[in-house]
Amino acid sequence: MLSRTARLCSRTAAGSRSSAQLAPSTLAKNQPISVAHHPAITMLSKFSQQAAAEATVPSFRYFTTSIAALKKSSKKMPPKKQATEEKLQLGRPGNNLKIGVVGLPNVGKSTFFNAITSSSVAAENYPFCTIDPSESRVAVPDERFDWLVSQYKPGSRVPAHLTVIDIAGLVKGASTGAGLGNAFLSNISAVDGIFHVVRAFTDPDVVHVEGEVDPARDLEIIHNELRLKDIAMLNKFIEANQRNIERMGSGGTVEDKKKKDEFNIVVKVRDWVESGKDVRKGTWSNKEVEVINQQFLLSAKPVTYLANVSERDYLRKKNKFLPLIKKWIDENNPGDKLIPFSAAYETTIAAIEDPAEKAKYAEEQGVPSMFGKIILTGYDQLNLMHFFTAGEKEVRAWTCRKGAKMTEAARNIHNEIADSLIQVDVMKFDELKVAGGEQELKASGKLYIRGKDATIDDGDVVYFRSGQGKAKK
Ligand SMILES: Nc1ncnc2c1ncn2[C@@H]1O[C@H](COP(=O)(O)OP(=O)(O)OP(=O)(O)O)[C@@H](O)[C@H]1O
Ligand SMILES: [Mg+2]
Repeated sequence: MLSRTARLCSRTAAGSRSSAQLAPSTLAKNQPISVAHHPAITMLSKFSQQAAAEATVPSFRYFTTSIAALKKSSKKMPPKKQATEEKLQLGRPGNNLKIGVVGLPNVGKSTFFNAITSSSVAAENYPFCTIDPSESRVAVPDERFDWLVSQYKPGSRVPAHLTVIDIAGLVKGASTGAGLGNAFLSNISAVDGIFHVVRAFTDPDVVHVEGEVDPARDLEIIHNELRLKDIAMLNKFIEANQRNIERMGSGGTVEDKKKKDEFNIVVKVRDWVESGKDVRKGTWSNKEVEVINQQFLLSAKPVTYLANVSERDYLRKKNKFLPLIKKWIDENNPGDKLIPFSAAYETTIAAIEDPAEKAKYAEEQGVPSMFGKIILTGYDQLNLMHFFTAGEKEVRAWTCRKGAKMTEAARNIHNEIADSLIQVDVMKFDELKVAGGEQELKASGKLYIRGKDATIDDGDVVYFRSGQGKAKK
């Protein structure tokens, strides 16, 4: 008879396998997973090699640099035992995080969004959910997931998702209401991360709201509008509280002290943003992060820059604007990722329904789709990772924050499991793959038992055992 935990899992995720069938998982710190094998990396390397010889495009080296940084960051796992206070993250906690597509009008945001949406539908054989015309859940590509599916041949398979939202274009002055400024900015307020699409294609038929194409100027406009909106929000808070704080003087209750601290932090953050920097580029204490998170600031959200080049440029791997975009990022938001892509090329690829035909077409063209890379980068920027449950009924990838404890991870599946969690059977994905299957892995003694306070690793294949399940044994 199945334990309580097993029954819950079979209803929700893990399928009907018995605990003995369950296995290890995680892709683990040492194995930077699917990112490493994604065709985009090959492409970026090609860009990079070619760049050295390109007169018109001084350097594409930064593409490979950013990939290396991504792989490195996905390898970095929090220490198993945390002796010191845990560092708080900017942004909402949670697993169902959203990324908004942001940029000036007519830069290709909807083209990108539509292509990524239909691409995901075509590529994945699972019930895809379009929430409304401008919000979609996009499958996060993962070769480990594909391997588990091929191994377990489950009745149902559910990959990890990232919700992407198409936000209408921002114009200069949006922070003071120009265009539909405030409405668009409040849409951005509701997302956790940003795909900032910048136009790097010229086409006389596609009007540019600022006249000619100038990506550095465009980046500056969006950067400023988001910051100006933050300054306005912070100033509103300061104005509303200033008199109270002054009245308190140097004394006051514990509560007063708390309010003063909060006020001073808001002033500090306002000064930082006023100096021209995004909030996310500051180094903030946990206390400051708590206050910042209450303010829902736009410039606190992680940004991935997407340079939308023409199909022609994408195919020939040359674009005169890319070095300027890279330079702007280095000067203004160093460390942020830049991914060149072509919404036009992606639209062509997305229109091909059969995945094999799609791959064949991309191979013939000599350049892959960038969507996998874009989604993975966005996911990584949000500090997300996934673990798996796998059985004959279902193979499923579950999203959680990097560094999450087993209990937090179990809560994704069911509160009851998390609340009465005793231990977790863990298979490390790479070991599972090497062993060639769950039974083989178990026979080699590599099924690990972890406590509920252990950290779950990216790619772990887990089976949660609850208290009730144990009591029945
Ligand atoms: N890479 C590209 N090369 C050439 N044309 C492109 C490219 N990407 C998009 N376009 C074209 O640019 C135009 C504007 O695209 P789109 O509607 O996606 O922009 P948008 O950013 O969503 O605009 P808005 O903010 O007004 O909603 C469309 O005609 C589209 O076909
Ligand atoms: Mg649009």
